[in-house]
Amino acid sequence: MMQRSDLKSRWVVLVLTAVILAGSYFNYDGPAALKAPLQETLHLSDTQYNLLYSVYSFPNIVLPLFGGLLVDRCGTKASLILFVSTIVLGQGIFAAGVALRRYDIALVGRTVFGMGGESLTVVQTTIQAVWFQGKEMAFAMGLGLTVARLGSVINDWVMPAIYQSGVPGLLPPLEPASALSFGFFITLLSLGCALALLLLEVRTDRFLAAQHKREQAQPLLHDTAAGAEAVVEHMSLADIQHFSASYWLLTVSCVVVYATILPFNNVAAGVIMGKYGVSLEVADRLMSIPYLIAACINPFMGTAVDLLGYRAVMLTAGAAALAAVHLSLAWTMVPVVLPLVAMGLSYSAYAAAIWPSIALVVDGRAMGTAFGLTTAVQNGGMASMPIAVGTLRDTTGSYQAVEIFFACVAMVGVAVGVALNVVNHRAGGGLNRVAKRRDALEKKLEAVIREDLEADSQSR
Ligand SMILES: NCCCC[C@H](NC(=O)[C@@H](N)CCCCN)C(=O)O
Repeated sequence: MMQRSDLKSRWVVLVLTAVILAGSYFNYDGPAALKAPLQETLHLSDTQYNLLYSVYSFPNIVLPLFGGLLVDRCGTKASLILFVSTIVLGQGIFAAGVALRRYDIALVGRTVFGMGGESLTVVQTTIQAVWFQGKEMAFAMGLGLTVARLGSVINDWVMPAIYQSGVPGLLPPLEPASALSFGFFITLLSLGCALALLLLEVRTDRFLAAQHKREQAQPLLHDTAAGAEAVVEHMSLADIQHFSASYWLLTVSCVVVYATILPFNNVAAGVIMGKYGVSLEVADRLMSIPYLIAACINPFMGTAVDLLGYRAVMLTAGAAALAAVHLSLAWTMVPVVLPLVAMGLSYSAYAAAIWPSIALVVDGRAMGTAFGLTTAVQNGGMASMPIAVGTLRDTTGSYQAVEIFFACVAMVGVAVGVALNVVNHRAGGGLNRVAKRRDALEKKLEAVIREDLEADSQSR
């Protein structure tokens, strides 16, 4: 039976989903690029500034789960438009709040933006999983993440420049709301791509429906098609209990390992300055190394996963490498570039393996819920880690204890990875195998059935 992943248009889908997420990542990092002007204009303390990020994360300890359920119940098309519209609205409110010098409105804007932002990663990952199932899934997700991360990097360059010079005739200079309004236009670009994707999905639905009708004319293939359609039931929250042990281990791995990557980025400048005595400017440049390295190699790591499999091995090795990176930052004086490059490599290897693994261990109809639940739990880690890190830093007065703590959390990731390898091996080892092989086998089987049918009808 022909599927979305058999169509060439999956590459258009990849470009559109990547640009959509880049718009979200661009604006997520907006306050960081405008930290000083925002604090000056709105008279914000450090705590009030940081709250602009906390209000993004806290609702997402729960929301992506419901976002994922919505994806499974209402489909990717409606959910995509809903979540992209929410980030457009959120960024609009945030920019308006800053223009009006109203911190409360700015906070509402960031909250609304967060309500759409994380669920958007869920629907984006689900769309990529559906369109690339059994094909270049890890490559596609890696490339999508590269473009999204480039959104963050471009934000770091563009936002301060727009703040300085404005946009002649449109946005005044030396006004943070100008740069944030530019971010609003970027969310409109995401919305444009989402609408284009919607049209493509509708056309694909029609094309595949016509194709299936034709296939149903052949009795045996009719049975196959009906069998595939029979699983399309509505997913409910209670169905979560049927998720496999591999899924839960992947989710625990995701929360602990990501907790040693993304929250490290928040304190990386402090760690580097405290340990190596460099200026803030130099530390800022150095801390972008892991994301830049990851952005450059994600598609290659993804290709390695597609060609070789070894997902469970790779995500365990990624966690072990992260533990080594944090231990070296805690106890050694190796040139700081080395652990930062190693962090970029391990982050990329880990991200290339974890998201496609989730798609492999859940039933297709539960994909949105599965990604949503993992993202919700992951946000729990990302919301609580900064509190733990801040407390450790304040009580010990240095970042050494923080780095040892990060290393311990990464080691929990290694233990979970080992357990995952054992559980997965007992269940047939699917995570460490190449997904393509199964697809090729299915195709061979389908060809044999087709040949049999033709021979049958000729002999009659
Ligand atoms: N197709 C994979 C998308 C997930 C990539 C992953 N993002 C997350 O884990 C988000 N839930 C959190 C990102 C926070 C910044 N917006 C990533 O590696 O960034």
